[in-house]
Amino acid sequence: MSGWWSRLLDWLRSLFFKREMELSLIGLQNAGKSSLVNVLTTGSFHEDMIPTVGFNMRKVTKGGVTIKMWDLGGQPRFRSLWERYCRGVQAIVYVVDAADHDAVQVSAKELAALLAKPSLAGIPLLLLGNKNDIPGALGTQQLIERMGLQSLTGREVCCYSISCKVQNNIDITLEWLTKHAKS
Ligand SMILES: Nc1nc2c(ncn2[C@@H]2O[C@H](COP(=O)(O)OP(=O)(O)OP(=O)(O)O)[C@@H](O)[C@H]2O)c(=O)[nH]1
Ligand SMILES: [Mg+2]
Repeated sequence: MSGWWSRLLDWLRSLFFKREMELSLIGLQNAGKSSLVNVLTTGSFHEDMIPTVGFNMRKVTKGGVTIKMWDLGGQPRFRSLWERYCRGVQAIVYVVDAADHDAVQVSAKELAALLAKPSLAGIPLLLLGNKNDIPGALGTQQLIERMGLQSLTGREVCCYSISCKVQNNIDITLEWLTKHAKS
């Protein structure tokens, strides 16, 4: 289908079926949350990112779905904000730097603590192992094990290995997100 025709269809679809979703991007500092927001909204990647202070909100419309994204700071002093910004969202997107093996352990502890909050029961979780362009980065199966995903119950859980830098698996990430929008 030619570009303008599919854009026209998207636009018509968005007029008749307004779908939207709200999600939170969580994870330790340096995981690549803000990079993912940039890739999803503008398609660009930058090496020189400024750490997020507190939070940012960005919106993007893809395939007739408006996605409102809360991009949280991952430094320890901002982690107490995470729960508040996850309440009522359609999905929690938890980003891990899969190439930083030491950080994965800390990340697993923080994820378990977050998901134990009764207010977040049942919210679907998408775990993204970012930076798969770096040799030695953990793959999906290793992440599932190290992040303790098998023991999670009562919610939908999915895990992808991605790279914001080389834009690997960003398409399936977006597909997963738009499927979780409310119509
Ligand atoms: N090699 C590689 N580097 C990446 C990738 N994604 C992000 N980075 C780099 O990782 C660093 C941190 O990225 P950010 O997006 O700022 O991380 P963040 O999770 O938003 O960090 P906080 O805002 O502090 O919580 C930056 O230098 C990015 O360029 C990736 O897929 N591959
Ligand atoms: Mg950030």
